[in-house]
Amino acid sequence: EVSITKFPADERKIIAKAHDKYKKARAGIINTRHGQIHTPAFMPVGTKGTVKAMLPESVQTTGADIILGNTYHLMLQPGAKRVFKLGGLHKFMNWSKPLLTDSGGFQVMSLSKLRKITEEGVIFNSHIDGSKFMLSPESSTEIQYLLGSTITMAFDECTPYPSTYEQAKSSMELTSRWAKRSRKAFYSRDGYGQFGIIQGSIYNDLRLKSALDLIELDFEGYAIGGLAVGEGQELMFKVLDYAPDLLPINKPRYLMGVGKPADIIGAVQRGIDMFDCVIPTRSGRNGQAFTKYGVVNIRNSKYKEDNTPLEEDCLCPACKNYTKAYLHYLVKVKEILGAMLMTWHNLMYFQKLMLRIREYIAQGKDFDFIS
Ligand SMILES: CNc1nc2cc3nc(NC)[nH]c3cc2c(=O)[nH]1
Ligand SMILES: [Zn+2]
Repeated sequence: EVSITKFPADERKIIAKAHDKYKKARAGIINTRHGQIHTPAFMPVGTKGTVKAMLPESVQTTGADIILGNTYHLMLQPGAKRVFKLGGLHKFMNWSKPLLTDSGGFQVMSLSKLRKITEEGVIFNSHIDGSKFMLSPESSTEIQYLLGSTITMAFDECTPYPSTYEQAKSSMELTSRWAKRSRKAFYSRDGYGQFGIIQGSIYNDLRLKSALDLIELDFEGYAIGGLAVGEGQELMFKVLDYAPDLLPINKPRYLMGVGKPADIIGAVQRGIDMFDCVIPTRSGRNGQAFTKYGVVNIRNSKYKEDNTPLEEDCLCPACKNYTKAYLHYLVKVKEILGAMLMTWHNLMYFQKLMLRIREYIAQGKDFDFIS
C-alpha cells in the first residue's frame, strides 16, 4: 500500500505476488484524501468535468476508483477560478472519489490554434474564441489546485514521435526544468499528490536522465510520457521494457494515454500501475463495443435482428436489459441512449479487465489472457 502523502520509504508494501514471468507486475492500493485507488487501475476520461454520456454514479457502478479531468478544457470553460468559487471540481461534477487532472501541455499542442513555446511556458489562443492564454508550470499547478485535484500532474512537454536524439534531449531537459518549477509551485497537503512525467522519447539514456532529474524532486508518483504518440505497440513496449524500472518501486507509475486492452496487459507486465484512455468512451459513442469475443461494431447490419446481448454474463444495463438489435438501432438513428449504453458497457468491460488483472497478480497467476 502506498499513500499519496509524504510517505516514508518503509511504507513499500506493494503486493507483488506476480507470476515469476511477470515479476514486474504489481497490485497495490493508493490511499488518497478522496479514497483508495486499487492498482493496476484504469481511469475513465472526464475531459470537461463529465465522463461523456455517463452520470458520475453510473461511472462509480462500473468500479472506477478515479477519473481524469483535463486542465486545458476546464481553464477555458468554465474557468478554474469559477470552479474553485463553486466548491471545486469534485462538488461541481458530483464525483467524490479521486480525481487526476492532467497539466494541459499535451492538449494545448493538439487542440489550440497558434501557440508559442518559451522557457516560461506555452502561450496559445483558445480553440473556442481565439483569446490568448499562457500555461506554465506555475499556472498549470495553480489551476489544478483551484480545481481541487487529488493527483496533480507536473507541467511537461510531450516530446513528439519521431524525434531526433537532439530534439528529444532538449525537450526532455525543458521538461526537467518545468518539473522543478511545478514541484516548487505545488501546495503539498496530506492525501494529495503530484506526479512527475518523464520524457526522453525512445532513447534510454535520455529516459534515465529524465528519471534521475525527477526522482530528485521526490514526487508522490511518476508518469511515463511521450508514449502512445504514434510509435506503435512494439516500440512502446521496447521503452517499457526498461523505463518503469528507472522509477521508485514504491511509488505509483502511470502510463499516459494508454490504451487498448492488449496494451494495458503488456504495460502491467512491465510494471505500470495506472492508465487513462479515451478508447472505451470515444469508441463506445462511435458504436464499438469491447467484448470477450472481440470488438463488436454494432452498426454492422448483421446485428439488426440479433436478439442477444453484447455479452450474456455482463452486468451492465446494456447487456442486462437490451439486445444488440436495439443497440444497433439506437446507434444508427443517433439516439443519445445508444451512446449511453455503449459507453456504460465499455467502461464496465475495462474495469472488469483491471479487476481480473489485479486478482491474477494477487494470486501470482499468469494473466496473459487475451482480453
Ligand atoms: C499532461 N502531459 C502529458 N500528457 C500526455 C497525454 C498523452 N496521451 C497519449 N496518448 C493518447 N500520450 C500522451 C503523452 C502525454 C505526455 O507525455 N504528457
Ligand atoms: Zn455489458
